[in-house]
Amino acid sequence: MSTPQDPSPPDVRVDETPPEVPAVRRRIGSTRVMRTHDPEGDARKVAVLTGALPWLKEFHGNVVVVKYGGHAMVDEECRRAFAEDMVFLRTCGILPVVVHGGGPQISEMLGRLGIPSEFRGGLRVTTEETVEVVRMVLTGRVGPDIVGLVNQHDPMAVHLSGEDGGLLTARRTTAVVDGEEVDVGLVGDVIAVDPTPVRALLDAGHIPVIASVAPDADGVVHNVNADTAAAAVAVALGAVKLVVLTDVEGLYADWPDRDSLVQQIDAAELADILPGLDSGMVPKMAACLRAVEGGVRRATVVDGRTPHALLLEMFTTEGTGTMVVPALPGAQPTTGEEPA
Ligand SMILES: Nc1ncnc2c1ncn2[C@@H]1O[C@H](COP(=O)(O)OP(=O)(O)O)[C@@H](O)[C@H]1O
Ligand SMILES: CC(=O)N[C@@H](CCC(=O)OP(=O)(O)O)C(=O)O
Repeated sequence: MSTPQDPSPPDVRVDETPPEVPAVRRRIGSTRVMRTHDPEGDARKVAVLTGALPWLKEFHGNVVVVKYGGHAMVDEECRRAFAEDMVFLRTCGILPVVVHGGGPQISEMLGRLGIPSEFRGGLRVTTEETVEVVRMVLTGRVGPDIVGLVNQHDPMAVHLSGEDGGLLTARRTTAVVDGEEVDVGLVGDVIAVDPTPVRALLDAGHIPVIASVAPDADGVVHNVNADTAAAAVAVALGAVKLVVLTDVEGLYADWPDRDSLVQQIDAAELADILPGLDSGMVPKMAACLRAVEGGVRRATVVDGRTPHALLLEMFTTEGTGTMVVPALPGAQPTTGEEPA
């Protein structure tokens, strides 16, 4: 259990979700009245607020990279909650950097243009024609939509792509399918990050929102998986945390067995199971691994279909989703039980 007196937040997750707080307030005309005093409810609210204090201290002044996946952007309530969360973090003195995807939105546009979508090992098979659509959808629609939502609260968000200011440099990569390397066309891995443009935006009080397209050393634009881009950005910025918002509760050790949700896993264990994961999860978990191996203290996969899942993840001891931590000697993955 964490208290504000703790010097630092605990390393492992514990379940201590408080019960629902009953509604006790109502209005008569313009006058607000309370039916009854609710000391228990008030105590719970105070516990939530004070419980957040060690986490606020941990994250204050530090970069947190948030990967916002296309599947997590579909529901309007969740989109608004996401925008609120970004403004909440920035207002608390935390430095959120958003790296966004838009896979379903790209597929939809390709479909409208009569171009089929094909994925190998979790990566989109990308032709010259495809990369133009990817660039158009991410930098022309998905990115500006996110910026618009955040800026309805406070004009903090600024969009940029991996092409801007030399931010990302890509190198053509392959997918791995059944242990074999497979050509997927103009798909890039990130081989260099120049954080200067992002740092400049952060220093000016902005929330950078980054699209995952990047030129290679010859200026040829590549389609980069957004999880991969987020991990590279998190490492380059020295982020304390990477949060990946997706459309599933976290990593299931035995997918799709819903009783096998992994609460916490260390980098060594993740590296072991990575080759056996289903394709959608491969770039995501590889990105979490890359982040923690690159010095990011925590990488977490969170269900973006739950409004404010990000706040729950960041400011409560029990958190949500699956947390990847640096290699702990002798540790086993945790599936719902508190480690001894
Ligand atoms: N072991 C697993 N644990 C959780 N989800 C998995 C697993 N294996 C495959 N998946 C699938 O991966 C999907 C997430 O990947 P993806 O659709 O690429 O997400 P995003 O669009 O957020 O990047 C989940 O919705 C789920 O269907
Ligand atoms: C190479 C590759 O697969 N690129 C992804 C880029 C967008 C992305 O990653 O979007 P999500 O985060 O929503 O999945 C794609 O073309 O779909």
